[in-house]
Amino acid sequence: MNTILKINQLTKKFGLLTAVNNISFTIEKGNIYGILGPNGSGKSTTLGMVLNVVNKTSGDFQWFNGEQSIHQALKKVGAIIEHPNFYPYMTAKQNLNLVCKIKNVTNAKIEEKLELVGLLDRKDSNFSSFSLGMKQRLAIASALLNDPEILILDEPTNGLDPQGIHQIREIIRKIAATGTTILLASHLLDEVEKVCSHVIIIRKGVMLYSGKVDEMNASHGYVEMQAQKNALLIEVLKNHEWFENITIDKETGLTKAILTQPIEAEKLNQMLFEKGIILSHLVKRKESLEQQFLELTQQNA
Ligand SMILES: Nc1ncnc2c1ncn2[C@@H]1O[C@H](COP(=O)(O)OP(=O)(O)OP(=O)(O)O)[C@@H](O)[C@H]1O
Repeated sequence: MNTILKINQLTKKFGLLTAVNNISFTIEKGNIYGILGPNGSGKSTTLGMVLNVVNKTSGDFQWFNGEQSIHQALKKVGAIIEHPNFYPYMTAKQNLNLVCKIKNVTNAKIEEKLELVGLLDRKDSNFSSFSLGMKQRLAIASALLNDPEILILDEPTNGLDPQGIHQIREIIRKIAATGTTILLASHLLDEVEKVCSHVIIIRKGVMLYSGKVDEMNASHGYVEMQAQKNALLIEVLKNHEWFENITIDKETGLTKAILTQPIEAEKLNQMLFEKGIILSHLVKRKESLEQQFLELTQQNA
């Protein structure tokens, strides 16, 4: 694996407030990472530190295995961490030309990047005529002009309408498909679930989970059951190694048991039948990432 960024026990204090508390994680090439957390959990501060716009209090981070100076390394990073700012009465293309001059990169890729973000047919329109979604897409094109190794986005869909959100997510996927690594901060679980391969969950500056989105969702799920002999059912479930956390749903009256291993519904039904329990209801379900996220953040509240 090719390491793009390694963060080690990074901490930021603002006076008495610890905005980022001992966070460590690694970004490998080719993945899409989401830093997920509620407002004020330290996402922007973390991004600010690795982009050298916020001074760290302690800990460290290393770009590209520390082979280059931060200044050199950051030339291979494309980032949008503030609202896109372009000249309103210049066209999209003129604005990107200017960005190329400022960044000292060739303007040969302007049309390619405008095409990638779906703005090629609007290249000669003034920035002031753009919708919020188009402005955000132009900012992405701008950040990609020098073909960065990694693109960093802070809340990329904030304030956009559903269509605008969809377009940005599609573009992020397209960029990732070309091999560019992505790191985005979001407070939207749904966004991270839909777009990212990996997730780093933070709350009040503390990291709660870091790993693959799929693996976070890889519990064996749970079963909902009902039987006339409900007391016996609960007794059997409590004493069986296949189950844990047996609860009764107050609204539905259904008995819920978390599975500790992958068990087929048929096998489960047979086991209960042999113990004299006939089920009138049996449904196997998986917990959504949302349920797990809520459990994780509540456990650590
Ligand atoms: N310059 C600053 N001075 C003092 N406190 C700050 C500063 N910047 C951020 N903070 C505080 O640090 C904490 C983390 O803020 P941060 O912006 O990193 O969170 P976030 O997860 O990005 O949230 P949001 O999505 O709302 O921006 C917050 O409590 C915030 O008020």
